[in-house]
Amino acid sequence: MTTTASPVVVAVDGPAGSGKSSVSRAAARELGYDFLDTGAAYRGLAWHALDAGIDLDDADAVRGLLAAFDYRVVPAPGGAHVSVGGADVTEAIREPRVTAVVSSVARVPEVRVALNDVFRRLIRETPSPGIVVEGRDITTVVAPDAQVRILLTADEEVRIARRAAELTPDQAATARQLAERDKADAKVVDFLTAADGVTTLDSTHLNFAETIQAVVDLVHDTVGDPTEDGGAL
Ligand SMILES: Nc1ncnc2c1ncn2[C@@H]1O[C@H](COP(=O)(O)OP(=O)(O)O)[C@@H](O)[C@H]1O
Ligand SMILES: Nc1ccn([C@@H]2O[C@H](COP(=O)(O)OP(=O)(O)O)[C@@H](O)[C@H]2O)c(=O)n1
Repeated sequence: MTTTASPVVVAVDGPAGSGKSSVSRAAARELGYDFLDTGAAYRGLAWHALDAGIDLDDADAVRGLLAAFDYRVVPAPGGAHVSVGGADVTEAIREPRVTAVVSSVARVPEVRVALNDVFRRLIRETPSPGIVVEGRDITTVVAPDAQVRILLTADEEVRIARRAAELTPDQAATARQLAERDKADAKVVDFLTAADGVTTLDSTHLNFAETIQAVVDLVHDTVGDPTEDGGAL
């Protein structure tokens, strides 16, 4: 038996608060797959830009950070840790000051090309039989040949309510920020309509467990369920 087969790639895109990272992480665990949160790398670069004190609107200055951008994902039992230049930024990249500027680095084309190379390497090098990769342009740009391609959506009010429940007591501010970030991001990549061959999964009326199950079912329908007779063992 050979173990050198390419990993099964499950690509998940969608707007902020649709459940991409939490659902993808849980589905990956259930499938025994690896998990890659591509937004964390964009956040890592935004953190790095703030740390370096550069003007986020200066695309040349942002481009200038790429050559020395040392981004690492270190697997850990409670969830992967991410580091930039040796500093553990797992928590820091979730801070509102980073969220507020991440779209500015994500809109620079050279940033996207450089990070896409990193993502494709991480996908290739996964030691797992599969990997769930989530972001905005995974189904269309990073891994258009993924075996399973999902656009995870939910109505905006529901996404805002989910985000507000976890983040901040100021629902109005959360709503404004989420809508503004989606608007800025949507100018760069279209993650609001499913490309050809991409399955739309609308979680507006699904609870968390039901959404995870829908992803797992889609994977099993496509690549088989190894726990069933005749599965790919
Ligand atoms: N189907 C669902 N039902 C209820 N809550 C959900 C559902 N999907 C995700 N959530 C919750 O919504 C919040 C936002 O999810 P998250 O994974 O951070 O979204 P994204 O990565 O798309 O921004 C999290 O608190 C998550 O637990
Ligand atoms: N594949 C990706 C992933 C994230 N991003 C950018 O990175 C930011 C943070 O992504 P994220 O997935 O952590 O954001 P949330 O949807 O979890 O709030 C997004 O707002 C985009 O600007 C991107 O441009 N392309």
